[in-house]
Amino acid sequence: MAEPAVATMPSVAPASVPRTASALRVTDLTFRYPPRKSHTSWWSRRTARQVSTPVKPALVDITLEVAKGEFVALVGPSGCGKTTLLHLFAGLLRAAPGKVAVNDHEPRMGSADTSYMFARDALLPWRDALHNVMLGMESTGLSGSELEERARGALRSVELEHLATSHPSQLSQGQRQRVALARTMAPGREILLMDEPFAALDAQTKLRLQRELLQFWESETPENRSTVLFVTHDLQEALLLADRVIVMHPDPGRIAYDHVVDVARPRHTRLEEILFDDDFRDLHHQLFDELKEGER
Ligand SMILES: Nc1ncnc2c1ncn2[C@@H]1O[C@H](COP(=O)(O)OP(=O)(O)OP(=O)(O)O)[C@@H](O)[C@H]1O
Repeated sequence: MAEPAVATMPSVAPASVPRTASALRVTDLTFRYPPRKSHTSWWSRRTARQVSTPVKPALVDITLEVAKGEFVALVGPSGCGKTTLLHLFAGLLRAAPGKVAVNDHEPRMGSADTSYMFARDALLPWRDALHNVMLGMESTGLSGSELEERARGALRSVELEHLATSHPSQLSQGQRQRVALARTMAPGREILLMDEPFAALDAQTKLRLQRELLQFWESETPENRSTVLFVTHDLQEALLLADRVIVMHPDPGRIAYDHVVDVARPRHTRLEEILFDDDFRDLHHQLFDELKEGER
């Protein structure tokens, strides 16, 4: 009998113990955005006195560790705090000291350890594909020819080397996102924070980019792989890509489940096979129910 593509997948709630040293860590975090100021009366408007509206926390009691080289997906309904968590790791938002750590340090915006990839490609329109990919590495101290060689290699990996001199306006949405993927992967950063990077793509193009991302990532030995925190609304995508899938619930945003996805790697050569595996589908159903649970 053929080996199932998906082996046992224990579920633990809320957070599991990391395998090795952690790259990303949150400890018992409750996070509120600063209150919006609102004028409440004619008198307060006149005197420019402002009253703070109480703010519900965006995240409560979050404890999470992502081990070095681990690929973790965050799923959950809109508003459950996925992007907030990513922004805290990227240093775009600040938590109380000691609550959030990247490589055991307070997160820093623009850190050389971290790459951030958005749902929309965010390419510079005046640069061609090659120079957009090079942009991600310009602060690395590589020479011009090294930069170009690396950028070409990254474009080759997403099968777009022939469009190196095309500008974003000459590329399809899928091609632009592939250039953005090459730009994210090319510098070989230690930590990749990816916020729904394939959400705007059709199913076929999405599968292609998932394969290309895995190919990039799985081509490194496990100890040299980047740590990935990947936000998505797509359960199938989360299960295909990640070592662990964390299910968040909203109101307030919290971690509800933490699943180990025990599918052997490399996966990029057999994504379709994994998709049609019965155990994979069962796990997909289970997570679907867990997501719905959060909507009640
Ligand atoms: N800049 C902000 N100021 C105040 N509240 C915010 C801000 N950004 C997000 N929020 C609130 O924080 C909560 C979490 O938002 P966040 O964007 O992190 O959720 P999400 O899970 O990423 O949602 P989506 O899947 O729709 O992107 C929401 O209630 C949202 O309204």
